[in-house]
Amino acid sequence: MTSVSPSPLKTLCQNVFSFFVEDISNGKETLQIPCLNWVDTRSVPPFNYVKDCCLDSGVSMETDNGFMIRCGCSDQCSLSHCSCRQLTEDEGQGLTRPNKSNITDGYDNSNRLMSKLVSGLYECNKYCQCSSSCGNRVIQNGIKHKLMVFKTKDIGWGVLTLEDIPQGSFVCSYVGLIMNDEIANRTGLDFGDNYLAELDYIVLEYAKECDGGISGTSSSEGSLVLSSSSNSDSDTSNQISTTGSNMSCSPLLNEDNDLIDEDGHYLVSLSSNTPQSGLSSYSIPLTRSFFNESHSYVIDASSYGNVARFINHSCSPNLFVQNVFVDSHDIRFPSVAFFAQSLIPAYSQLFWDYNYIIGSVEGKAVKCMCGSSNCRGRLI
Ligand SMILES: C[S@@+](CC[C@H](N)C(=O)[O-])C[C@H]1O[C@@H](n2cnc3c(N)ncnc32)[C@H](O)[C@@H]1O
Repeated sequence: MTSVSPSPLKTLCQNVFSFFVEDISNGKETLQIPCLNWVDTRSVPPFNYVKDCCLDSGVSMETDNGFMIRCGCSDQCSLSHCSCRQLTEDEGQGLTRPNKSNITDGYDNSNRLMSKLVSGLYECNKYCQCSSSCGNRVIQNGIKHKLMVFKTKDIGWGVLTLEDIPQGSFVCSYVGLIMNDEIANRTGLDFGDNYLAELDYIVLEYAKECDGGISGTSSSEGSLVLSSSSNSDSDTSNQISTTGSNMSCSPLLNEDNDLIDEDGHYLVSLSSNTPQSGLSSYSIPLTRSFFNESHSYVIDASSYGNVARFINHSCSPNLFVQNVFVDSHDIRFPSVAFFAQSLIPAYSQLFWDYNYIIGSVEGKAVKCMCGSSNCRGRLI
């Protein structure tokens, strides 16, 4: 019987670093993901590495294939006749929003996503007739850039890239256990001190788009109501604020530390830096309003997760979040995918903006250590 000797690099790493794992995914990802600690002697706290999200008991996703759009393309799905790409574009056009300039049908010819599509991106799926290598299948093909988990000096573990990542390239998806957020709260999980990511992230992302001027539109039940006024005196201590050229757009908390008011509207104030008269408003539907549900869903990556659970927060992130639909078009359960905001040079740490609402968890204040020049000061 021949014995397989470890690679010289592996032996070197084991001798030099206090903690070294050759592949934290245990072969589950398309590429190995090494994990290194050169800061102290701690190993990564145990968790179950999973490549795809799993559903908590009581959570059910719509998987009826009659519900799914599928394409009949025989080319690379690069043309606008692909029904899946068309769906991406139509969903973007269908939303009421102030700035529709960035709507596209998704990935470019190099499989890159150059700007975020707030209404979601629909990849080709298992019911489509196109090939498994068509240009509208990116996140489903897994991680393509070499990543590494490492111990940072001050914010625990983090993730860096071992190679340049071009702008718009897919990096990885956030994976974990999908839970009802009311149950997550009841079981003591809080944003800010663990591994929760919101599946209703689109609402905040949507609100951020309000930086190019507001056009007055309607509001309706179960909608996010954005209003713009010239009053910029509002207290910003409990707001997460995203600023644009001349507009700041901030979700507000009511007395119960809730973002949703009694009428089921999402509370957002837009304060303009330039004088404007009157008040305009437009609406954004909350996902839950389509399903008669009072809760939304979160991904908890504390026990089950992938490399993304180690990506830290920055107020100036180098990744952006894109909701992507692959084998289910149930809008409550998008895949949460990370793409490069601009070219990310090799050996840079990866960051996304957690978008936590500062002040939303009573008694909790976590200082943000991202160090960026426009740091908001607190993580939560
Ligand atoms: C999803 S985990 C990220 C991985 C984490 N650093 C670890 O060691 O597992 C989120 C936690 O990392 C820490 N963290 C991430 N970004 C941070 C930041 N900018 N400032 C302070 N703490 C941060 C916080 O403790 C936060 O609750």
